[in-house]
Amino acid sequence: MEGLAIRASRPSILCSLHLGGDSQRQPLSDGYLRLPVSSNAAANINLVASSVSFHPVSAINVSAQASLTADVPALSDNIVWHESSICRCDRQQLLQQKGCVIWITGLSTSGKSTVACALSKALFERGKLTYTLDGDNVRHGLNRDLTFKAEDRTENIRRIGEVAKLFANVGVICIASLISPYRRDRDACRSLLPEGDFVEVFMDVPLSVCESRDPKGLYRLARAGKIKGFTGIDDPYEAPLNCEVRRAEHTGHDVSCSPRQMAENIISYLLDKGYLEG
Ligand SMILES: Nc1ncnc2c1ncn2[C@@H]1O[C@H](COP(=O)(O)OS(=O)(=O)O)[C@@H](OP(=O)(O)O)[C@H]1O
Ligand SMILES: Nc1ncnc2c1ncn2[C@@H]1O[C@H](COP(=O)(O)OP(=O)(O)O)[C@@H](O)[C@H]1O
Repeated sequence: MEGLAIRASRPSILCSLHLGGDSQRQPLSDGYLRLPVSSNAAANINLVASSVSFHPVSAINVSAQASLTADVPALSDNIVWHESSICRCDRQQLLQQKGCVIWITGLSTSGKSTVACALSKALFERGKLTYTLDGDNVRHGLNRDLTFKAEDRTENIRRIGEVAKLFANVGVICIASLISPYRRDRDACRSLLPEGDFVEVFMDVPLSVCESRDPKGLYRLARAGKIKGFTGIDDPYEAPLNCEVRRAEHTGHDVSCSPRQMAENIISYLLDKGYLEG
């Protein structure tokens, strides 16, 4: 095939390819980004790596002249990626499952933690290894320095995305359960992982239902103006446009399902995609 192959030090990044004004997203797998373009055209290609996971590309091998630039600051020229003698596929074989991230997003009290709990229990009963990163819990430790300002929420999500990626690389089914109100932040976490390994689950529960639950009394405080910037009240929530699994609960229509049923829906998805085998 006529084209251009660029070798990079990271196994999986997404790049935007700007070619004659067009922009495409290109997954980088097995260490190569392959571009189906003629070598003449390739002379003028400018590649912009646009993933937050992007580290300096240390090895570039182009069949024609092209430039590769990162739009995030390089950490250091002296950092080299170390390969391990045991790879992800060995660990997955051992565990008889494939690592992935189940990202549960939704308003406060939409039932994220309840579904996360039901899912980890149901998978445990099937002999599958999971680990749950719950927004509330992670904010007690790793993310204890972060507030609920937009930039701190972004950092909260970025860190949890990076940790979830490590778990997925171990071969664990990592369940991340946090409001993650911004589409851009969730998409950034998706782009850290190989295609298919990020399963976005949307707890599509109306604000009125969430507010009527209010087990911690936070909505009441937010309505009273005692908590500022509460998601759904005076802070935004951007619903996913293309999630893999959705839990819809619309009052007046019988489309809701129990946390247990929701967990089974996610498990069906994982079975269908082969994540529950080695
Ligand atoms: N201002 C504001 N907005 C939203 N939520 C708030 C806020 N202040 C505190 N809390 C409590 O913090 C929990 C959400 O933390 P997350 O880490 O999931 O939030 S985020 O993803 O960074 O937006 C959330 O827990 P859940 O109810 O489990 O979602 C709330 O209990
Ligand atoms: N499907 C459901 N129907 C009714 N109540 C639910 C449902 N799912 C969760 N709850 C209740 O709603 C409250 C919030 O659930 P939780 O899982 O903590 O939500 P989140 O993690 O999104 O804040 C809890 O009291 C929980 O028992």
